[in-house]
Order: sequence, then C-alpha cells, then structure tokens
Amino acid sequence: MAESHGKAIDSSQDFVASAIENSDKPFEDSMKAIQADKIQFSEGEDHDAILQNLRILVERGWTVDDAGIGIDKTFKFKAWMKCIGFTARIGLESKAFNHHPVIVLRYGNVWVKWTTHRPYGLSSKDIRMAMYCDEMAEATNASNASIEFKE
Ligand SMILES: C[C@H](O)[C@H](O)[C@H]1CNC2=NC(N)=NC(=O)C2=N1
Repeated sequence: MAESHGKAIDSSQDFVASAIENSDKPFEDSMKAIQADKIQFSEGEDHDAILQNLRILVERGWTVDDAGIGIDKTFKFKAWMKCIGFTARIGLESKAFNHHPVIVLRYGNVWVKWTTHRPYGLSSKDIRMAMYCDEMAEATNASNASIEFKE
C-alpha cells in the first residue's frame, strides 16, 4: 500500500486521481509522491524530465500501470475506419522509431500501452510515443480520408 499526502492509495487509478486531486499543491509535491511510490524508470533516464511530461499525459487521460513501468490510454472513435487509421498511424511511427506498443483494436476504441522492454521500465521513448498518440488521435478525428497504406 503506498502513501501519498497521508492518504492510503492502492491502485494506479488512485495514484492518478491523487496526482490530479493534489494538483493545487506545488508541482514538485504531487510528482514526488508519484515518483517515490510508483514509477520504475528505465536505466539512464532523466527522472524529472519524464515526470514533467507524465503530468501532462496524466491530465490528458493516460494512466500509470500498477507496476509503475507503463502508461496506457483508451482512444474512442465513432467510425471503425478511424480506429484503423489511428492504429495504422501509430504502427507506422512505431516502425520508424523502433519502439512498439501493445494495441488492442476494438469496434469504437483503441487501447494503447507503452512500456520499455530494454532497459526495463518507463522511458522517454514511452513518453514521446504517448504524446504522438495524442497528436494522431486529433489528426485522425480531424481527417476525412481513411489512411493509405504505404509499405
Ligand atoms: C531490437 C529492437 O531494436 C528492440 O527489440 C526494440 C524494438 N521495440 C521495442 N519496443 C519497446 N516498447 N521496447 C523496447 O525495448 C523495444 N526494443
């Protein structure tokens, strides 16, 4: 059971709620609470840089998993072809950046999870790709064309 600002919290959802609920507290306090209790950073990472961006991602609906090594989010789209288009955009960038997610493609939504296998933990690559997902979700919703598949 982890403590944050004196409250017992025992799930990453609670961590997220606690981080946002305490957002009126100085930034450092709420982020230290998350760092001390939860995140397992990949070796060699700049912890403060990751935490700065993690706060933005959490406010956009990303959640930290219970192991503290990954972040995930569910993107909702009305049309199946938008689910496909979003997934394809993430897939192409994953190939280009050589950093790959777990993606669950369903009718109406796409669940994406980022974690780093080697070195094990949460890395700046996960953060970058999560930011990219948010950008692509906006681009997908804004675009009328379904995506062309280029090899
Ligand atoms: C050999 C290849 O570069 C590695 O296996 C890459 C591929 N994609 C990856 N994706 C993720 N999420 N983590 C990794 O450590 C990783 N490593």
